[in-house]
Amino acid sequence: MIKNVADIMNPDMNDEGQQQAALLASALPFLRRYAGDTIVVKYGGHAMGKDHLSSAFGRDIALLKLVGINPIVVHGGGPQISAMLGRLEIASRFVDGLRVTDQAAIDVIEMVLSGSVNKQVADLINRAGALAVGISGKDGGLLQAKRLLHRSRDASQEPVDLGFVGEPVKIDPRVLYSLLGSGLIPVIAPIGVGEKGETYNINADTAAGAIAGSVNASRLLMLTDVAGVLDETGKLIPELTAEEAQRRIADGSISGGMIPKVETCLAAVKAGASAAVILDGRVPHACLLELFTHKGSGTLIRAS
Ligand SMILES: Nc1ncnc2c1ncn2[C@@H]1O[C@H](COP(=O)(O)OP(=O)(O)O)[C@@H](O)[C@H]1O
Ligand SMILES: CC(=O)N[C@@H](CCC(=O)OP(=O)(O)O)C(=O)O
Repeated sequence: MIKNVADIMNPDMNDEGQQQAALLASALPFLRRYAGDTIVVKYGGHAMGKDHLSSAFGRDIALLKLVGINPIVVHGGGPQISAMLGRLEIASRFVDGLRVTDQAAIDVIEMVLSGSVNKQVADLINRAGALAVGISGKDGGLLQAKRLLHRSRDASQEPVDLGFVGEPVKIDPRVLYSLLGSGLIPVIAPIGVGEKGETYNINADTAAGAIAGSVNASRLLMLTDVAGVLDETGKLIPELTAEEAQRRIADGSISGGMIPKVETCLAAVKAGASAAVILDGRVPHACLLELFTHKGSGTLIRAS
């Protein structure tokens, strides 16, 4: 197998075109490995910040599609929701990384996630030359949910009512297969629908994990705004086993928004995904680096 570009380059070769061709050729084993696979990419609200990074993200997803992989994007939008709630003078409160969501908040959250953020993410991909379709988890009954009874990690361990925060109970992937079958890229806002048609705010990491499980995704990539899972000294942990992850959540060195991310990765590998990776969305082309080079970055979550 070609290990790196140098293996296939003529030592005299300094022509830029030849170098580009060699780079493309070095991706061949990876292209073969993932051909026809479904890969779920969770695009976090914090990773959306900078224009050059978001357009690189759009190009990466378009490229995956054009080389025969089926990407499905599930996006967040936590900072964008907080900004809009702030403008409307509605306070945001979080318990273990989950936003407490009352009736006034859920209306705003649905508007922000299924409206502006969803369309912006689909647009990034469309502008890169592939065809993306933005939908909400309510469309086609994709993300069916019930009210989450959350057990807080603090001393009480009593169930906490977070309002209209949902947990997925059933995924109906038909709308996804229908889009994928037509050569389109689904872009999903993490809004769920309850039995009586009520709307639920679902953490985007949790939604991505549930969707990855329902379509037997081979990989789950979680793009965020840190290098990966960090230890107490701020150093990147390249690989994390289930036991170590649970210990770090219990001792508080994994906290806030990183908790649902790590828990989702654990559930995904347990359900059969070959790997789940938490990636630094601040690195341009993070998805391509992860999938098509030996230089995997971020934190890889393994089952054991
Ligand atoms: N051990 C840890 N390693 C890395 N980040 C952590 C850790 N514990 C808590 N975090 C926090 O989790 C955040 C990522 O979660 P979140 O803000 O929900 O991101 P996103 O919007 O990408 O889903 C980081 O920015 C960091 O503040
Ligand atoms: C229940 C809950 O916390 N929902 C999240 C949904 C958006 C999200 O998860 O966005 P990020 O991926 O950018 O964090 C929220 O209201 O912020």
